[in-house]
Amino acid sequence: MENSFEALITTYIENKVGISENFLSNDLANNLKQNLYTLNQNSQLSAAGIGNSEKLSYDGAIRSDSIYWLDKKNNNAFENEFFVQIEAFILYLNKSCYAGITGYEFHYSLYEAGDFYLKHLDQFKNNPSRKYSMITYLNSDWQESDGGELLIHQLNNNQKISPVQGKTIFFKSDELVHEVLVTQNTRMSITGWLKSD
Ligand SMILES: O=C(O)CCC(=O)C(=O)O
Ligand SMILES: [Fe+2]
Repeated sequence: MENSFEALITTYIENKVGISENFLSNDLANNLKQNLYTLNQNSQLSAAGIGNSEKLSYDGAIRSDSIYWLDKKNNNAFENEFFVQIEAFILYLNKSCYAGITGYEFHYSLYEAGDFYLKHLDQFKNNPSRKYSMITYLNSDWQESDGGELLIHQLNNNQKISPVQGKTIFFKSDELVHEVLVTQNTRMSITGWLKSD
């Protein structure tokens, strides 16, 4: 476990974008993906908003994915296993980097073919509590022709990240502008933020 934590932090320090190929076990990724399939089948996903509760709006011209929040109240064994892993990572990050993280929030995301999320920063203008963004992808057979890459904008160094299962990405929420390019295939992930209030 600490190897994947160390990989995320080292690549983040080197590159501003941390990448781990095995932050979640394959079993846990498959089980979370199954949750997302079921939520979608039961029409439990909602259109994703822009902004936070004080200034929330819905604009399919900016982002067109659907989401569902993971929550301890859901009493779902796999979500709880995910939270145990996130809490262990937060402890490690706080100890090794004095990051001062005190909370987190995560949602499932589903992008259908044609969906996208235009360029944005993850930290809200009216609330700086989101410090780090973390995304784990849940697409086992992703092909280059499926598109849907995460494009991270950096001076002279844009990074295109394909959303293949097993990959977890970690970056600072107030620093890197990024977008999700139009996907040609159903694209699944868990996205969230490490926060300090
Ligand atoms: O799914 C991704 O690659 C990025 C999602 C994203 O930027 C967000 O939800 O804020
Ligand atoms: Fe984002």
